[in-house]
Amino acid sequence: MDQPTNTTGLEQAISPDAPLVLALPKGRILKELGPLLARTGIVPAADFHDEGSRRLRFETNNPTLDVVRVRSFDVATFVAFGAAQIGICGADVLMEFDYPEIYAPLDLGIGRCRVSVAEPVENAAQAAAERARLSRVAVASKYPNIARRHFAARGIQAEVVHLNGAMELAPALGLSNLIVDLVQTGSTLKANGLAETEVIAHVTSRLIVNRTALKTQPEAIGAWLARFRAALEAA
Ligand SMILES: Nc1ncnc2c1ncn2[C@@H]1O[C@H](COP(=O)(O)OP(=O)(O)OP(=O)(O)O)[C@@H](O)[C@H]1O
Ligand SMILES: O=P(O)(O)OC[C@H]1O[C@H](OP(=O)(O)OP(=O)(O)O)[C@H](O)[C@@H]1O
Repeated sequence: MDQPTNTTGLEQAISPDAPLVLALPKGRILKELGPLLARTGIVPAADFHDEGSRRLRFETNNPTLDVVRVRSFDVATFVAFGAAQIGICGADVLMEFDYPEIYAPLDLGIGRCRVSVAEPVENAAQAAAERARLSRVAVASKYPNIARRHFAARGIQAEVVHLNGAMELAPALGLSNLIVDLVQTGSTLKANGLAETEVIAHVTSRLIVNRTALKTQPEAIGAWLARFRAALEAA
């Protein structure tokens, strides 16, 4: 896996007076984030909420902060490499990448779900006992590292089929024995004949910061952390 470094020299292209960049995930977390963002006093330019807008970077009502709108998985990468100093993403994404450059000081209490193992309902009852006798399983997942680590800890080698969505189809179509995916209400699993057999981790969204940026700009970043903390306490 690529690891972030601060030795590319690219950061010299960015003025020290440039606004801080807050990376926000488009999609479901952004919808839940609205009230919290409002309580922090961050108001992005009007077209930020316009899904038809092709713009990706937006100024805010505060000239020292811009926001960028990226995919949830990419928030962690933008922050780990210092392209954004602050971000918001699910703990699932942090677990998957395990970037040492990311510090995740605040649990925002939104985007609540879990990363779980699921398998066809007809196998689920005997699945755990049977799997204990297996040395390999085929797993479809958007989370190859989480899946491999989870099964490796049980002495099972996981061959991961990396999908970006619709993994619920994989067992019935012979692509895998089981899946590792996010579950909230369980309705997606149920609609596809699957049952949740193990919870790997409980997930909420986190405020994340780049550790180097926090060392070099402690006042500016610390002030935004304090604003998010106060906004959470006011909820
Ligand atoms: N069903 C769910 N309930 C609650 N939170 C969820 C659920 N599914 C995903 N999340 C959280 O939201 C984050 C983004 O979800 P997801 O990966 O489905 O992206 P998306 O909003 O569909 O956008 P995209 O896949 O296009 O980047 C996940 O990383 C997870 O933390
Ligand atoms: O337990 P549930 O409440 O049914 O939620 C679980 C579903 O939510 C997520 O998908 P999402 O709706 O984000 O679709 P996508 O990942 O395919 O875009 C996840 O990948 C599951 O498919």
